[in-house]
Parts: sequence; C-alpha cells; structure tokens
Amino acid sequence: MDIKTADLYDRYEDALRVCEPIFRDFGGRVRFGGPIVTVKCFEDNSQVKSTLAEPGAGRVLVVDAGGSLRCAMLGDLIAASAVENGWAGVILFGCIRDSREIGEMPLGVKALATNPRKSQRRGEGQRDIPVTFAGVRFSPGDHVYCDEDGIAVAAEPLT
Ligand SMILES: O=C([O-])CC(=O)C(=O)O
Repeated sequence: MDIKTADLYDRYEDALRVCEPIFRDFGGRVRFGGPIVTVKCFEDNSQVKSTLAEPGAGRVLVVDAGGSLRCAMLGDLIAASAVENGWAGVILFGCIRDSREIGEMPLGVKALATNPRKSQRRGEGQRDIPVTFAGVRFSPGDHVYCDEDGIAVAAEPLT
C-alpha cells in the first residue's frame, strides 16, 4: 500500500476517522492497510493467536486490548504466523514483545509499547464486534490506512 494518510485526509476528510496519536510503529512495514477484523480482549491473547492463524488475505487485525500496559498481547511467534497467513498488519491498543524480531518482519504493527511479560491464554475475548479506542470506532469490515503519520479509518475503501 502506498497511500499517504495526509493525502487521504485532504481528499476525504468527511469520510475519515483519525486516531489520536498514541501508537508507535513496531513492524517492518510502516505503510499498510486493508479491511479490518476486530478482537476485544484484556490481558488474554487467545483470540489474537487464533485469528492470526487464519488466512489474512491482506486484512488488518484491530485489537482492543483495553490499553493494558501490564503484558504483551503479541510476540514474534504469533507475528510470524500473521506473516505466513497473509495478514497486512495488526493495530493493538496494548503491548507487544519480541520487538526486535517483529521489526524485521514484513508486517505492519502499531501498538502502545513493549512489555516482556506474556499475557494469559484462557480462551477469553470477543471477535467481530465494533471496538472503540484512541477516539475512533472500528467496525468489522471498515478499511484502515496506516503510515508514518498515523491511522485513518473509513467505512469504504478509498483510493
Ligand atoms: O505467545 C504469546 O503469548 C506471545 C508471544 O510471545 C509470541 O507470540 O511469541
């Protein structure tokens, strides 16, 4: 994807929701985007792991992890499975770990911070529901656009 969010904003201001700038880039790809799939979970990454084990088909997984800074919801093994399965990226309202390895992967990863502590895996969490964080509502099937400047979300694909 080579669309700049600033250019998109100038063209489609009314159609775009723009996230508050609270994310850092951790993936080897900074410009990424696509249709979204959502997961809502808290300090339990079961749904993140199982979703990224499915075919991604260029989609972006949006994870509302409640903004927890206490543990990592994504590490190098799950990120590698996302790459292998064709996901374009992950937007995570929470933390990752194995940031050096993830930084070398052809995957977009925007998250809040890093934490070496892993999360629980008890099978908790919800999939395919609207989630809201960073001032933006993400609904399944929305399209997201990410680059060095931030994250923009639209109900339809934009060009
Ligand atoms: O397994 C986890 O919970 C997270 C992790 O470290 C990985 O994906 O490698």
